[in-house]
Amino acid sequence: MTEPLLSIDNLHISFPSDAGPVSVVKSVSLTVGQEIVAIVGESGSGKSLTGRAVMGLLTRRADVTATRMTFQDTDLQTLNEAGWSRLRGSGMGLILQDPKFSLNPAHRVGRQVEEALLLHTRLPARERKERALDMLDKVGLPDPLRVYSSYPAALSGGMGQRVMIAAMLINRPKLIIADEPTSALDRGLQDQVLTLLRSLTEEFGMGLILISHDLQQVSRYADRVIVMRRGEIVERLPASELAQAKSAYTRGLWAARPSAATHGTRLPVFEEETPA
Ligand SMILES: Nc1ncnc2c1ncn2[C@@H]1O[C@H](COP(=O)(O)OP(=O)(O)OP(=O)(O)O)[C@@H](O)[C@H]1O
Repeated sequence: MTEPLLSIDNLHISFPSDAGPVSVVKSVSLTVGQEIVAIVGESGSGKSLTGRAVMGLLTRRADVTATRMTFQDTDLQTLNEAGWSRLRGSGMGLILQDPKFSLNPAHRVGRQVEEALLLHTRLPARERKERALDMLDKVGLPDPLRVYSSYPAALSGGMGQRVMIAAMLINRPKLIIADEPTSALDRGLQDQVLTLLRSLTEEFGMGLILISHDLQQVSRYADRVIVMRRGEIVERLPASELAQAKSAYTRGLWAARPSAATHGTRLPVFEEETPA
């Protein structure tokens, strides 16, 4: 592994409830270098909250503590809203499941791809457009100029997800968090988008946290895997060894891996007696 971009030690997240604080992420420690680290686990195991905490995107109700949360030279725990927003516009990027909810239907694609440049750089309009067209080309969209001038409604799901990736990469972030980035796409498109993310991660020297419920997919595209259950990390292993995982929990997740028939559904939550 290369020098870590992100280091998290002892992350705890809890929410207030009538019965007192409910702890949902417990003592999670992880590092991410220039590599793809997958976080897998059953529904509700704390994957998304962990990813959101890294980007400072949890609601104010969440109580977040950690003994260390650093991204490059930045101590994330000292950032105010302005600091987070600068970091999210340049150092880190988030890709969500469905471009339908992330792209604004009222604005042309070009404007949305350029947004981070508009907010976080002083580049003139002509250069912003050039960089946007270049990035649309890099993510494999044919006829970038036409896509640039289109509205999101004119795009297919796979094209929309490529536009999202272009918008997120335009400022060359060092860390991407992709939360179920392909679950809204069919199997063939999933592979295309993950192949693209993998090659861009390598080309730009980025780190990628891939949050996924699809262990088979993770075994093909990630370098390392962190397995979570009920807010805790239960196993860490190279992605290539997922099929031979030691813990019965991970083996259970592997056995329950989505097939064409279950595509789009979530992983089952295992009952208490499932051995960890
Ligand atoms: N705002 C909130 N208030 C209280 N509890 C929450 C809140 N957001 C999430 N949780 C709880 O925290 C736990 C972890 O949620 P999280 O979304 O991280 O799970 P996940 O592993 O990403 O699951 P999935 O695969 O279903 O997306 C869940 O039990 C969830 O109900």
